[in-house]
Amino acid sequence: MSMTMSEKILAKASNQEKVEAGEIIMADIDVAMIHDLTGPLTLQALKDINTDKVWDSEKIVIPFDHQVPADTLVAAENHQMLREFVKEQGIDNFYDVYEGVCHQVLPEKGHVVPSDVIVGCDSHTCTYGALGAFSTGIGSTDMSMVFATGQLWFRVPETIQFNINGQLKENVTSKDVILNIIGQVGQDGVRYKAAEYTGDTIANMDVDDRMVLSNMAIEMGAKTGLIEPDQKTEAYLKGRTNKPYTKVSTDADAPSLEVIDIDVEDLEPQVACPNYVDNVKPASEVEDVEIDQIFIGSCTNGRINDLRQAASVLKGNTIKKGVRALVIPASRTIYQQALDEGLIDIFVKAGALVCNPCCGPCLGGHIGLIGDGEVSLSTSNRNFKGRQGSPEGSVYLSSAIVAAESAITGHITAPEKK
Ligand SMILES: CC(C)[C@H](C(=O)O)[C@@H](O)C(=O)O
Ligand code: SF4
Repeated sequence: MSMTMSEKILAKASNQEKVEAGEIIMADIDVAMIHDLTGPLTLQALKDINTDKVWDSEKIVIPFDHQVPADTLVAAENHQMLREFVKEQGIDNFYDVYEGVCHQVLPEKGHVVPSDVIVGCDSHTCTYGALGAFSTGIGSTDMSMVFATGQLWFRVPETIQFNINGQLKENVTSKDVILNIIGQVGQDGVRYKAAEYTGDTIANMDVDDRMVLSNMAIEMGAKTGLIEPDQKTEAYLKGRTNKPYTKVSTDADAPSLEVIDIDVEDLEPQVACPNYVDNVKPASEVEDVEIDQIFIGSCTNGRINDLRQAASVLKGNTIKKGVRALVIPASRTIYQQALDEGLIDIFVKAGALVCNPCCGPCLGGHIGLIGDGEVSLSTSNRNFKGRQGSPEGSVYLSSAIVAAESAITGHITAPEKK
């Protein structure tokens, strides 16, 4: 029978020949992730079900990223609690405060391979779909069941495949592609379905850029955001992991498949305006918006490509007086790479503040918050009311190129047409 990628992966994970969209299945979990914010809740839930030992310590990954280094006593105590848990359970895949944002660290350190079923206590766990894994965010109570049994139930999702074609213009990135798609389908346009990205635009993108698309699948309600593994996937995995894996693809005649064609040939840089991710406009239409802060970073756009793009804009330029520019590499490895390539030097000379790898102001709980009436232009993925601090502040979302251009001028700025 013809099946989608999701159906094939979930069939294998539930030891069946075939599954169909709508079916409820019990899947074996390959990787389970908790971090410093959601981990403590999972440990509490695990206590509530009287479980002392996790099902498989090798399949659990714990990065600290949201509040690192600890900025409050509560955060410090949560970190302590999790460090003790890691010791007591013999969890080797533990990344303390210095390693980076979970959704960069897991792929980077080789924990993600195609056709894995991965769950994480974080909504952007869908990022790993870029490597062909069925990965999704779950709550901490569900995670306690995974920790106890190694399994979780799923409703097999239908699939919406975005068939994306066309050559992107020079200053247009995968962030612009996904913002444009979300603007078209809306924030619940793919609710509880699997998003899939195919087409020649995707084939030409490297894995870092593909992760931006998969990362933001949740912003249109999708359960996961899959990309069929290819040679670029294999090149990314090489040297990172020895885990065996299988590759699957979607059959064109799978009954639960819907295809939406997207042409990006003429796409311009995009911006999501407050307070919804689907309130998307071309950057050129919101150039009158003055900004107080830019944030280049997060699990969406804190990767080396983003830092290179931002540095090429900022090189030899100065950040406008009155604008705070925060640059936060998504991981220690990326930080090191940016240092080696001279990018950090460019940022510091331009007047940016380079912070340690972490989520930063992305969810408004740690560093770099904005106050009443302030405007942030951010390369992250959410601009809900209050997301980066004050509910009276506003958050716009863009690529690193638009953010860097805007840091120089002090207002949202579309890069020059090339
Ligand atoms: C803290 C965590 C539960 C949350 C999420 O699940 O997404 C955060 O990472 C976010 O981006 O809002
Ligand atoms: S960078 Fe932002 S979106 Fe990503 S995990 Fe951290 S808080 Fe969530």
